[in-house]
Amino acid sequence: MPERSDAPLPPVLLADEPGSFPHGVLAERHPAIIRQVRDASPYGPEQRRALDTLLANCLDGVIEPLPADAHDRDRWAAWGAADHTGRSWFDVPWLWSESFFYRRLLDAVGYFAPGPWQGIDPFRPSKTAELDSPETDEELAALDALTGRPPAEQDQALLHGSLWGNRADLSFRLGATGGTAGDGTPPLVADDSDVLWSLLPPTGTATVCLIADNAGRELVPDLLLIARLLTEGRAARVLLHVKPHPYYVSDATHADVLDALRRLVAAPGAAGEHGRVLWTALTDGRLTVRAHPFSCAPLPYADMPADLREELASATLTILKGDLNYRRLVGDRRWPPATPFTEVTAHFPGPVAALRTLKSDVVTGLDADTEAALVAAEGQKWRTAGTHALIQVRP
Ligand SMILES: O=P(O)(O)OC[C@@]1(O)O[C@H](CO)[C@@H](O)[C@@H]1O
Repeated sequence: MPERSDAPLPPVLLADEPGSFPHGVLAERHPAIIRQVRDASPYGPEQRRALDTLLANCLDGVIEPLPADAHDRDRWAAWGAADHTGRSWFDVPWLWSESFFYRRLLDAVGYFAPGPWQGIDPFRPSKTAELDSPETDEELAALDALTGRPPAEQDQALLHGSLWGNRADLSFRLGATGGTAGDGTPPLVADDSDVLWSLLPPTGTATVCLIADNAGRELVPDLLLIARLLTEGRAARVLLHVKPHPYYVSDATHADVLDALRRLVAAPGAAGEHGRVLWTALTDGRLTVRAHPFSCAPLPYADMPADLREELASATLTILKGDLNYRRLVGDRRWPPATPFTEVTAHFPGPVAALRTLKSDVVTGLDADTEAALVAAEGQKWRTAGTHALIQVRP
């Protein structure tokens, strides 16, 4: 790894370059999300008009201020709204425009306004379809095969289930690395899982924060990992951070935690046992769900507020799930991939682990040989295809 450098920071990612991944998200993915939301629920004329207006606005318009009476107008002001209002969605930091898009989408469907659509998650139809799918049944049934295996193997399988669940492709791998990707490159481009386990010995004393990402087939294995940590005494207490409102389509809210938990408790075999462990832990306070407003902030974790910083500082380990949390952890910049992970996460208030499949350009902490092999095999596709993953830890 290179030594810490004093070189200027690479620029923050914008979405202003046609053909780039961020540009595609704003120009193609966001319109598709609006259409999907429009078709998935019987919204009335008012909500449909608002969705159409948002569609036109985010392609050709400029960022508009939140309504004067919006409950969170001050919060967005503190998060930089004045700097970006009046500018094209494509010309402001990509992280900011994506986050604000979801905020505006919730406005359009009446999520925050008093009325019949208040509090109705526009993404719930796809979340529940995923949770109810036969694939989820198969994945839960696969847990039974782990019973009786050596404890370290079970730990690693649950860790990998949570990791690859971020691809919404939950597989309880019995091996540590799981073979190779289709092109011969390793699926894991960095693997600090030994360090992770060394931070959580089975002494029954650790506090773990797990900052969740997606609901459904990612949250289920996250919950199974939590159950395993509690059962094995690798965690005495777990704080599960979810989003305070729907975000990035499938991000988990408290309602999604309850849906996933009920799914587990109702399952036969080992999955049901894990579900009951979690249910009991919630009732006796060893597992707590948090929904901090900063979880939906358009900002990196380096800018987290004091109360959240204090909570994470007191954790033995914070585990951040997913691609967006990774972008927020290291900073949403086009880092040279060999930039040390420990350097870009030095701001974090305590030991931190990232479990993430690679679904955007941002990456750090790769060794030069790994990067060279990935580029030789795939060009730059490995950064965004979701076929590779990483486990990175800063003790
Ligand atoms: O955080 P997650 O669920 O792993 O990924 C979120 C994500 O798909 O959304 C963004 C595009 O909207 C990308 O940065 C990122 O890949």
